[in-house]
Amino acid sequence: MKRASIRASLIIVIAAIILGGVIAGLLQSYWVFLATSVLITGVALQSLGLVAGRTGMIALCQMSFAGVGAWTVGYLNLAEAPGGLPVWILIGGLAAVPLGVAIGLPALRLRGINLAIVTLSFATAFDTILATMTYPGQTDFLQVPRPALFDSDEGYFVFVLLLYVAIAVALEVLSRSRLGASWLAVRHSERAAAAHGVSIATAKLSAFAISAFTAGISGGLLAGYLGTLVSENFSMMQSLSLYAVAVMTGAHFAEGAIIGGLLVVMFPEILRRLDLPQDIGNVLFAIGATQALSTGETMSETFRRQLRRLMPARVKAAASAPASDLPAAVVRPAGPALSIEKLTVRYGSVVALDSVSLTVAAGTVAGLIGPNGAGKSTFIDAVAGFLSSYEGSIRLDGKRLEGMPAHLRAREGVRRTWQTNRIAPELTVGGYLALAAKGLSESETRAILSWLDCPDPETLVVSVDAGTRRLLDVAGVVAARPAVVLLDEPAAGQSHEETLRLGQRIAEIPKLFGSAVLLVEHDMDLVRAVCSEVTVLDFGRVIASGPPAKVLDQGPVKKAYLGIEEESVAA
Ligand SMILES: Nc1ncnc2c1ncn2[C@@H]1O[C@H](COP(=O)(O)OP(=O)(O)OP(=O)(O)O)[C@@H](O)[C@H]1O
Repeated sequence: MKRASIRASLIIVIAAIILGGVIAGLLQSYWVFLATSVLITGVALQSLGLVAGRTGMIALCQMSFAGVGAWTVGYLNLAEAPGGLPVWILIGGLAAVPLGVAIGLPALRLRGINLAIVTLSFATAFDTILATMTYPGQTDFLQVPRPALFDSDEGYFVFVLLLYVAIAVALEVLSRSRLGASWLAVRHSERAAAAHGVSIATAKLSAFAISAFTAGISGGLLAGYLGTLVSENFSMMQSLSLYAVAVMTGAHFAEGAIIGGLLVVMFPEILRRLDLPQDIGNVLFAIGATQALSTGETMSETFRRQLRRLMPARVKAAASAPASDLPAAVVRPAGPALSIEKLTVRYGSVVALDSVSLTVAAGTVAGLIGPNGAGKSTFIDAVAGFLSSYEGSIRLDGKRLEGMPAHLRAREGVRRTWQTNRIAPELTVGGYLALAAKGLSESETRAILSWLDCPDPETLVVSVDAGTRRLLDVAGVVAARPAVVLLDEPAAGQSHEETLRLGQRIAEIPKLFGSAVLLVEHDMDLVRAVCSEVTVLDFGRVIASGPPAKVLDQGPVKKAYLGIEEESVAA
């Protein structure tokens, strides 16, 4: 386990021991009973936080997953299955997983409002099914027995707290793994995630599966808490209200789930004592969710921002490590690493690329230049697998890439950067590199970051300036040591000195990492300095190619690129 995961897990455990001790030891039974409900709601909110907060998908049927968990526990109790509540809860969680995956399948194609409609429809259908049946044991008033050790209200509180902490720690550790980083990356930009070889399907389905499992556990815990259940406990309205609270509080943070649990449990309690209608709570949750969505900041994020202001983190130095710690270069045979033949791309009637042929030899840095709108980004999109169709052929180390989606091309050895930065700001710098390249050691991570003057691995991307994020983008692609890296204007936004230094680094990529480079740039000094070959595009056609010294001084190139007429060039 990484150091940061251990630290975060320790904070959760210590906070739980202190709070749990105070609640179970000092409060009256009634308040302990309510606190247990807060924790169970907190578990359900954590499950929602994973799918909605971390992965950015709208899921409006979370209580249906909880209902499956609770139903399973009731059934196992009725069947007098061995193992008792802890085992039944686990089975209840597992029973919700296939349903989670089934609901996750539409999420592979749908986003936003369309996904909301699908998940809401499922919750409605689940409501209808529940209305026609009773929960196992409901008619006989058969109580779900609690574990003997945790039978009292205080004991059950401790039991639920233990499970809450176990889930919070597991999610914390997962969120710092490559899978967790892929959830955040997918939430931020599916295309950028795919460019690192992340399967969007795996990321989304795993989020739904783990989320359903956790929600199923919350349902099982509720069965032990209440003894018997009715269908209203898992209604569509409960799912909607839970989603509003998750959005408002930021349920993907451990404290957000607890604050949400407190609001869900205590609000109705306060309203009841004030003799006010309970529905007011839902209205306030909806207003809170709207506020969070419009400001783009949940309660937890506001809390964390204020905390950072009060206790500013130590400024993280740039990563430092010797170049000898860089991962060993991949040795590749000489010859063409990337060969493109007669590549044609059309956007409706616009011909963005017209029969473009280009070769990037292994061990070299080649340039692709042209005025705005010449087709350079389209070329990168086509090679990296981000276009649904094109004509011509693209070969990597002799292997045709046609029909291969972006994430498989990335795994095959084509990595790209983007003109606009697409790194998920919630990641740490080290977490981003772990997402970009599997299996990097800590010293290798530091060495790559240090080589490109990037910050310490523990630094949050959100606190990294835009220029450095572009370098981090380059660090990500080279860390994977692919056959070819496609750099899309990496020097944009860099000062002259920074561009010079970046140029030195780009020139070193083939030797240090074994990757050939195709550099798309507007900075001609940089192109002259690092490229051995350059291809010039204009209106989607190749108008010149060859060594920069020869190509860049040609009249048509100057005319196309710099807007200088041939006569004035001749003069
Ligand atoms: N999604 C799209 N739909 C329609 N036309 C597009 C699309 N993307 C690009 N184009 C058009 O294709 C042509 C090539 O655009 P492209 O972005 O590849 O050029 P570029 O050389 O990368 O430009 P820049 O240097 O400004 O990034 C332009 O005429 C552009 O308007």
